[in-house]
Amino acid sequence: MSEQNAPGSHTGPAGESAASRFRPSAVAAVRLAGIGEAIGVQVPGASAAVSVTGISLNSRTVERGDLYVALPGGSRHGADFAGQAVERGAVAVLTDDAGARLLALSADTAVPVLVVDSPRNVVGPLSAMIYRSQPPAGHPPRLFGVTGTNGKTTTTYFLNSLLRALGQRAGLIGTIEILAGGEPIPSLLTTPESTDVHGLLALMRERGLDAASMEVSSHAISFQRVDGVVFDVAGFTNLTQDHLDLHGTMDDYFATKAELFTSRRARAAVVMVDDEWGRRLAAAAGIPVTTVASAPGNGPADWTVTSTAPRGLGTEFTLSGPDEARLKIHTGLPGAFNVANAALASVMVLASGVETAALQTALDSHDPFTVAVPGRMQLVAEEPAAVVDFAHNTDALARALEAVRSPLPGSRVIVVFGATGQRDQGKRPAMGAIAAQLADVLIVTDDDPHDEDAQAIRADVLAGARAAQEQGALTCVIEEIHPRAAAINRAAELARRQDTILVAGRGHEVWQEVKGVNLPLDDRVELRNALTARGFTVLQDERIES
Ligand SMILES: CC(=O)N[C@H]1[C@@H](OP(=O)(O)OP(=O)(O)OC[C@H]2O[C@@H](n3ccc(=O)[nH]c3=O)[C@H](O)[C@@H]2O)O[C@H](CO)[C@@H](O)[C@@H]1O[C@H](C)C(=O)N[C@@H](C)C(=O)N[C@H](CCC(=O)O)C(=O)O
Ligand SMILES: Nc1ncnc2c1ncn2[C@@H]1O[C@H](COP(=O)(O)OP(=O)(O)OP(=O)(O)O)[C@@H](O)[C@H]1O
Repeated sequence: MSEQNAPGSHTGPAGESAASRFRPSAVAAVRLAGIGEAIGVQVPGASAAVSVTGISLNSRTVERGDLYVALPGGSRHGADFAGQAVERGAVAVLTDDAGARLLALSADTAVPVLVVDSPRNVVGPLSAMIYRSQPPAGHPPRLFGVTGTNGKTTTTYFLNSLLRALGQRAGLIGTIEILAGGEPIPSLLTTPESTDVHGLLALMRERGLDAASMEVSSHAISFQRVDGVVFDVAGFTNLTQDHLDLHGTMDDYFATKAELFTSRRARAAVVMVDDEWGRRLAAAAGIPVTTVASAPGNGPADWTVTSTAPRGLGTEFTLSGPDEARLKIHTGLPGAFNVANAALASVMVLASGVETAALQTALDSHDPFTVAVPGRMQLVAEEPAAVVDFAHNTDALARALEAVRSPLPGSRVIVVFGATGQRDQGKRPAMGAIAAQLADVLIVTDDDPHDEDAQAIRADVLAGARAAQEQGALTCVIEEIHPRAAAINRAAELARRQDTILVAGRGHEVWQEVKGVNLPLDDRVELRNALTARGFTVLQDERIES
């Protein structure tokens, strides 16, 4: 999984720049003096009257009238791109001391330069000020933020579908796409930069949207991408090992997520307490908390899933709450984890002020959790059952494997996956081990190797799988096959009608990044073609064709 979509997938319709799709069409100018005042910087002379109508922290997306924020980066300093930003129409630059020194050296910045210790600390609030993006409490669009290791995308889609079932015009910001009341915009990041977040929220207000659900990644909190946003309701799904390349320890990862549940960032919290981290969060949150458990044994909680029954591929369940309240809910996506996601979305909507009876009516009349989420437990064929999913960490892979196991006697689970390069290496053997435990055939292949040696990544996964096989005397057959398309073909070759194929890790993604080159690769297309070539019937799905 790439963590970032391929550059170039972000092109807009002719005549519309990518940047303009991330901000409102009408922005009343703010004087540079006002901006200086907000961040404690004196703006001298004529510069004070400069009109600012937008803000960008990437020179390539600067629009005329923007304040360009030149940030220190991992590889470059944004000040190196100030010349380009000014050429594109930036009317002022905001940077730090190091940036100011670089600008003094280059001497090509013919616009006012404001200097603060940490521009990242002010870019969110400044974006909110310039775009007037933050609605007053109780005014639309109501903002729903979802964080956690797994389930953010699915829960934000569930929220979107449920809000629409309630008759609301709802926007969405997340890993797959951005819905802001116009044509869908393909996403570059799970949570965009704060300049884009505020531009999008203002755009949604301008277009009269009632609500928006948004994924909040831990990178977003660390890189301050949601600074200046106050969510009406913040939701927590779960916490399991991932992103330790950024956070170092689970405690640090948790502390980052927990920041979202403070009064600076949200007015109310809904927390799944299925894991210990959720229970810790509920106890520590500085805002009113409603708790949810996806099984009675995981409680106590304000809302608990008290009974479940299979219905089609999905599940029908009862969510029991305070004062004998009961909700009857159906989710069309397989897996116990989708019961958790649907329960969380439902209680988040209740926490925003919707009555239980109105929610039940919307659930009954629109069946909102049958919405398809691209690349999340997406069914490509029924015999064999062939599923493409985005599981790319140990917990998600375990749950996806549990969800696809068929009760049919003699049926086998064939799983194809690989691990991402240059990301949390610790999860690789653990993913190999869990796959060897829960699958009958494991085909280890490549995900996005990025700049790492793909063979070495596969070796890490295989080491975990083989160690688990030895220790547990497991019967799982393990193969190593690359490239990924060949591994998917091998799964189709091995499959019998009663088997299940799970191709995990890349979900909706259509590019594979190998040593800086983006190669076209869509697991859904590969799986479909491989099954068709072996005479199996595949499901018609326009999302796969597009
Ligand atoms: C590791 C990481 O998150 N890096 C972020 C960081 O990049 P950086 O410090 O390396 O920036 P840099 O490339 O050195 O550039 C320095 C500055 O110059 C600017 N610049 C750079 C080039 C140019 O031509 N013009 C220009 O203005 C950049 O915008 C930046 O402000 O700061 C940049 C700008 O603030 C971010 O865009 C960038 O996110 C990159 C794109 C990224 O891929 N992040 C991923 C890991 C991420 O955030 N993923 C999470 C989801 C994770 C998950 O749950 O799976 C997400 O929310 O998407
Ligand atoms: N509540 C959940 N608990 C555990 N696993 C889940 C849950 N929901 C989804 N998953 C698994 O995790 C994968 C990713 O789901 P989803 O895209 O909804 O999460 P995410 O948090 O947005 O992930 P990412 O941050 O990587 O984009 C799914 O494909 C599924 O295998």
